Amino acid sequence: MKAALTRKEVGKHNSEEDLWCIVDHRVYDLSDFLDAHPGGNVVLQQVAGQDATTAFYNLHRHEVLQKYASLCIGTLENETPEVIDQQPGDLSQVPYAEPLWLTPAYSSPYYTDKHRALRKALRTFVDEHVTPEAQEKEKDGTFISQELINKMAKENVLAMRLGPGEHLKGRDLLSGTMKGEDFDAFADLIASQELARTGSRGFQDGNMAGMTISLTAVQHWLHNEPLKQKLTEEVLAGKKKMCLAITEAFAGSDVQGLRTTAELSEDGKTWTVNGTKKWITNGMFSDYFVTGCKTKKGLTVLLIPRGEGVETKLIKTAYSTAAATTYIQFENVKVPADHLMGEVDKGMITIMSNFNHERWMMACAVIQWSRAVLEECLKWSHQRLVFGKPLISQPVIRQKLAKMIALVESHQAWLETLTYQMTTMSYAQQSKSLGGPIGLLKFSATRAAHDIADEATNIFGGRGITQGGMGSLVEMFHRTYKFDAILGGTEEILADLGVRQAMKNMPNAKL
Ligand code: HEM
Repeated sequence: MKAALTRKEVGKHNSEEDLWCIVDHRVYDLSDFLDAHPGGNVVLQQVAGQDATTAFYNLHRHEVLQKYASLCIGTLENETPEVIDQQPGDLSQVPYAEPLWLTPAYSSPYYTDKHRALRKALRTFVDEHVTPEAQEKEKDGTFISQELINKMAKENVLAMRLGPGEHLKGRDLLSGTMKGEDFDAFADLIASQELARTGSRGFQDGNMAGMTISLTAVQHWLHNEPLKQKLTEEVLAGKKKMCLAITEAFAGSDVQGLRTTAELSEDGKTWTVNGTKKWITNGMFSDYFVTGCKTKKGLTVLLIPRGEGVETKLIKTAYSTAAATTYIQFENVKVPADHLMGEVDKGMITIMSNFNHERWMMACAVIQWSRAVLEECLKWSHQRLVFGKPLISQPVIRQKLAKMIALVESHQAWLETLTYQMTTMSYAQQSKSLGGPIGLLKFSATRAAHDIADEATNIFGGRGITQGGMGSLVEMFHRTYKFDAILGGTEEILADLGVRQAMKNMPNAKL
């Protein structure tokens, strides 16, 4: 039990050797912290013995107090701390910080109590286990730990990441929170958005994103049933890792231009693969590569195990190397014929239908990031004082916030409408009817992210361009939202795809 202290008593501890101050009705003894304080000792001496709440929140995130809780020696008598101490799994109480279905007073036709329970359990899991490692790895650039992979495997978080399907049958998700059979497209949306809450964009991809976009293709397109079963078991148990290897230095969104070749031996038993791949997420630590290859009359997708002739090199990009972004060389790599996925020369269909879930997941995540940045801006514009007034009292700031709210809410609503279609359509129907709309959603969500990153950086000023501290999330979003605008198909390609698909059904309508 910490002491109940009075303001008068705090006032007596006002020297360099004996320095107390008050932040949010709590008393901190900073005498031994003066020299260690990243902001220096002078500023602390200026508030010795005083209430420094306003000054503190003008310069620090609340989590600084959580981290340095050991400096707190008591609370003021008859006073109660007012700032919300967010605990693992908690919903934010900031307006628009949560989607409407999670906001008191609103309802939604899409979500059930099971979805709500899943959201809570996943957020607790992410807050407790994923975020601490994510933030560390984002900084030091090293790859995800086997320990975290094992935890996600045990709770079947890895299995959830593929979306609904056979692979979830009989699995118990997050210690009984949901049955695998009940995991639908809205549960998938929840998983995609909750896992994007770590505030670490590079690690977010380093966290098995390669698996989420390649094991899905294995589920639908690998003919070799025993291999499919074995691989699915091993990968979902965290024992093996895999990634999707499509893009090359020669070809990105123009997939037809791939130059990695695959040639089938005369006896029809072995493929020989030669070529390179670039920007392959998780390639550095993958055991299998779902690879797009050029064959005689088109493209062919092969499942290539790591082995002789496969070389991987780390690429440095704008986000952390924790994503394990890779350059791959295949030199005379021998691949058994039964590692074929889909049909020979018809790999374009395999690649394109697999893109739908990837693009939809990216839209989920970038909309969640946009919302997190909006929350940061709402908090900051209340706590930051400029010209003696909170930032929020400036109409120009309220205009920016209104624009951000409108962009976030409209994209979440569009996302939910498309997600509902996914609950009613088969994989084949989705491949046919949702490619265009999902492409347009991702295109528009990343255009919105562009505007949100821009406005948020201006609201945060110098802090918005500084790594760490108050503006850390905004700085990261501004530096990394382009990954969502480029990976999985660029904005231009997706916008064009959306319109071209719609035009396929254009009737002979006249003005
Ligand atoms: C419990 C008391 C405090 C703790 C534990 C603390 C801790 C920290 C930490 C960890 C930082 C690094 C930046 C960050 O992570 O946000 C920092 C920066 C700073 N602190 Fe404190 N601090 C305390 C109180 C204060 C007070 C009362 C003042 C001023 C009146 C102050 C002034 C500053 C300044 C000027 C910086 C540099 C900010 C910047 O670079 O933008 N600190 N503090």
